[in-house]
Amino acid sequence: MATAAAASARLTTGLCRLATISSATTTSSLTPTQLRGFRCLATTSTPINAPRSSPARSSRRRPAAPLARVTATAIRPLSTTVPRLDTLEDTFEPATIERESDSVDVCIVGGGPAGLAAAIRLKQLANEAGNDEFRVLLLEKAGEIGAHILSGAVIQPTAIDELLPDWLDEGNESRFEGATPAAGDKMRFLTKGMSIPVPAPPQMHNKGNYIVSLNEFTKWLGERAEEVGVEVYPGFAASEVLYHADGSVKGVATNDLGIARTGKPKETFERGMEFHARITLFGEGCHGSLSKQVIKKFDLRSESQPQTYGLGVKEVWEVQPEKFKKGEIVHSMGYPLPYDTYGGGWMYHFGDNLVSIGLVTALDYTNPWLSPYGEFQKMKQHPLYRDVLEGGKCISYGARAIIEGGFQSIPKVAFPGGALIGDSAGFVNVPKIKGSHNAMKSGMLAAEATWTALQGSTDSGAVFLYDYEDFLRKSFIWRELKEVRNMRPSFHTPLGIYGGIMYSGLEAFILKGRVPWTLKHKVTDHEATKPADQCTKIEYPKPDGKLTFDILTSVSRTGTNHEEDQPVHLQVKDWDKHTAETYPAFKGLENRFCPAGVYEYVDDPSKPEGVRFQINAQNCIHCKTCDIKAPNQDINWQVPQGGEGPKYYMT
Ligand SMILES: Cc1cc2nc3c(=O)[nH]c(=O)nc-3n(C[C@H](O)[C@H](O)[C@H](O)COP(=O)(O)OP(=O)(O)OC[C@H]3O[C@@H](n4cnc5c(N)ncnc54)[C@H](O)[C@@H]3O)c2cc1C
Ligand code: SF4
Repeated sequence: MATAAAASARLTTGLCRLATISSATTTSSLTPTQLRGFRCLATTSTPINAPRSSPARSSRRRPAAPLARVTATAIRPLSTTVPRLDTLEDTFEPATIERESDSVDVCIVGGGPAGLAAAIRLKQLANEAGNDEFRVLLLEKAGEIGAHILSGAVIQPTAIDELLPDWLDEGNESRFEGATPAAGDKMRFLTKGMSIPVPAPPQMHNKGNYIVSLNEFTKWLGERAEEVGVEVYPGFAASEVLYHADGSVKGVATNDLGIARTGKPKETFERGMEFHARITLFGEGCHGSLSKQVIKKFDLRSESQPQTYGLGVKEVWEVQPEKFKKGEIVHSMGYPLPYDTYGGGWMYHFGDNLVSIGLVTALDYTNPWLSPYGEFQKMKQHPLYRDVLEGGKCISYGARAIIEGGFQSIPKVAFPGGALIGDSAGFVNVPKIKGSHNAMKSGMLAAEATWTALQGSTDSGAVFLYDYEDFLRKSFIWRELKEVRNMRPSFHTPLGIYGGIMYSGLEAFILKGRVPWTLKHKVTDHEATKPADQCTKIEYPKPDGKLTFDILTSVSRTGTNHEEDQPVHLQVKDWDKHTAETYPAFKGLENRFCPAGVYEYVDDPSKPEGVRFQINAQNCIHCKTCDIKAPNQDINWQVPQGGEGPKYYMT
């Protein structure tokens, strides 16, 4: 697998891409100065197709382009003897350079559980059929597979048992070693000082499940994908969907690298690359930036309800051995969240003295003074959590949005030339707080539908995965999501959490979804927020630096990094307009909903609102909350340069 480290070792490869601009139209559109710039850069580079160290890949066809993306941190300053691209004329337009392209059978966007399960299943089918020419290529924006994955996680092994039945076998040399068997469930309703035991609904029983770090598990899955012949490309952020003239999806393109904040190319400029495929599977996880576009383009939500989300904020602690109860799973509801805000906490004991602790806050909360990060810090001070953490050490932090809409929010998943898989479609079972098994299974079903469709397709026309939708309806994903469909929306009643708990209890223990009605999600998350002057202001206690932390200390534990001099990937067209439309009513809610301190309103008497909007994009941890919760939907989360973002550890 091409890691960011490998990318670093091959840092000149990216520059060399410029030398491969071979088409006459391409080169003829450049000025002599531009061409000189490219050639000089190219002469300092290693050959594009230099062999990679991975023996698993060496015998396969590969993209004609660099095999490892050059990350921002990996780029070496050029020697002063080399002409700099910033000497190029102001008129130089990166988009005028034609992109290199590579054609594969299936392109998968996103190396999470869904994308990797789809990729592995496809290659298993191809290998069983003796077709080693069948190319499956997977693009992942993180510098290393798994580095952007954040989850709980207690996993239900249904899908992995089917995909790689020997994944835990002692005799299997490449088994996954980080699985802690679940050993008992506790469910608690919290008040500020009390912890009241409540019966855990059957959906939350975890017998037979495993506690894992999902980012470790995903990394391991990436290695298994390489073993079966998937071409795995971390550090490649897909930024654009490509379409054929007939409107079907043709593939994706990765973004240009080395563009300055001003939009001009720098000396590190590297044009993006196109990946063409008969089928493109979008497995970008919750609220994917390209999935959002295809959902709109093909009107995939025409028959479903809007998607709703939560934000999970998480830490991993190394606790004192006497407080560690291997395999214990604790869930809580109630404190610290207000009664009208859905959500809950978790604490999982796994590995060697490790505890995963987190809080999910539903993003349809109404009070713009609320901070999911601040609520999480408060939760750790409750005796249920404090007693375990005190004396321990926080080793990791992260946050990620989670899909909550469930059955009624599943969009159409197939469209000409592609499909949505995993959280990109939205298969999380919210009462279970689990989505990884459904994400993997959906990827596997899409893979099987793709394989059948491509075997049966003799012409080069658009392929439509009718079977995928059909397979989904017949699968356990459909059955389990349908059964719990009314639980999450039942929390929308005026009784808030109390009404929801009562109705959900009835559904969980007696009705089990066998009712003729389907409750609706009342409003989208961004519409749910009330003006600040209609809500009680919330003051969060100052962090103590032992149990609770300020946001920048937490961000430093994510390892996140983005090169500063690049176009801001949190796209707000007009910052002053955004301020005028958002600040007076919501008094800086972006600062409170962002779990990484990216947004700020800085005092500025020269501005009509008395404040200036500021985006500290380097801190972003790719949770997608701003794109979901911005009240006027004027923040567009776009992929930054490939290889950037968090470098999560044990999340
Ligand atoms: C706080 C929290 C707690 C959870 N707890 C549990 C639990 O206990 N058990 C459980 O089973 N599930 C849990 N889930 C749900 C589970 O994590 C998800 O269902 C699962 O990770 C979805 O897998 P996925 O592959 O669809 O998406 P993801 O895991 O999100 O993976 C998507 C991948 O695609 C990459 N990507 C995105 N866009 C692009 C792009 N344009 N180009 C290239 N790469 C891209 C991302 O970097 C990422 O690596 C939890 C989720 C959260 C947020
Ligand atoms: S900027 Fe947006 S995506 Fe990035 S961490 Fe903040 S809320 Fe999440």
